[in-house]
Amino acid sequence: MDYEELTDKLTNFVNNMVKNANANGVVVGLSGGIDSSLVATLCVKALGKDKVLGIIMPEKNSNPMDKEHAELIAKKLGIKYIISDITDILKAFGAGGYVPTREFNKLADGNLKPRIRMCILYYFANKNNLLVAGTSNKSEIYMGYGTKYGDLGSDFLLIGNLFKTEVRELAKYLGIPNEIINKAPSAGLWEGQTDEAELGISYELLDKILIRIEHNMDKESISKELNVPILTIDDILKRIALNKHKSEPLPIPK
Ligand SMILES: Nc1ncnc2c1ncn2[C@@H]1O[C@H](COP(=O)(O)OP(=O)(O)OC[C@H]2O[C@@H]([n+]3cccc(C(=O)O)c3)[C@H](O)[C@@H]2O)[C@@H](O)[C@H]1O
Ligand SMILES: Nc1ncnc2c1ncn2[C@@H]1O[C@H](COP(=O)(O)OP(=O)(O)OP(=O)(O)O)[C@@H](O)[C@H]1O
Ligand SMILES: [Mg+2]
Repeated sequence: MDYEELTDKLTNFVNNMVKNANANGVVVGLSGGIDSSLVATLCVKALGKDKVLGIIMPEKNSNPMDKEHAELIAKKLGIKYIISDITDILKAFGAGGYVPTREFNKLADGNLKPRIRMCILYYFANKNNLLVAGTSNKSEIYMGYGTKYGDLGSDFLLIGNLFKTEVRELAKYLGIPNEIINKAPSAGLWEGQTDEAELGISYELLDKILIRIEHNMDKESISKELNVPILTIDDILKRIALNKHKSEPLPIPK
């Protein structure tokens, strides 16, 4: 892939989004992970550092290294950033694991975190006339691997047409620090969570399968070509179908 041309395309896209919305710039949640670091980098390239606001939103169980990486990228880019710890908000919701009497529930309490972060991002978007830059990539969007109205809630998806493996290549090309590129992707919803363990497949293999599904290759041929069990491909196809609702307009009866 021609990464210079891709960078131009993506930066033009951001410029047009902001111009057409009459906005002052963008706000992005900085997790210290590769997706948000790449989105912030591209936005700064497009708009300049004064038009990008970073919000770092750890909670009491977050890995402290992630906050360090988020600050590292914000400082490297020279953008303004705000640290807003969401622990007290989780407590105010009575979230399991954050108030003494309730047990942590991965689905309900885990997803509350990205939903709270989305509210905070829109608060700053409203206040400063900014657009919320989403950070989901194509692999996540296909798999529905994101929280509905949480991290999936944003105004545009700048890297939504890039598979995770392409995100890694573009991040390398744009000089994002290796410690951010090389760590295991994680949503950080519970301790020890990683994308690849939860999805049950590496992004390397997942992307190879998704690319072939996108090109309408039948599952038998994919299985043969990549030497993976048909069951693995069936699981992925099932997951894509089950989660379609996350990336489609809301159903309205005619
Ligand atoms: N067919 C259907 N049509 C319309 N709506 C439907 C639906 N099926 C479920 N729903 C709704 O969707 C809800 C379930 O979706 P959701 O609340 O998103 O929950 P769910 O998909 O179960 O969980 C989110 C997943 O994304 C992962 N995640 C989250 C955040 C960030 C990242 C990351 O990579 O950083 C990953 C997380 O670890 C978990 O595996 C249901 O409670 C229901 O309200
Ligand atoms: N602690 C956090 N502070 C600010 N934003 C966060 C935080 N955790 C998650 N987010 C937001 O949610 C998005 C989704 O998380 P996700 O884990 O998919 O991406 P990432 O952390 O940027 O990359 P990686 O896949 O390498 O972990 C992040 O890109 C970021 O915008
Ligand atoms: Mg992450």
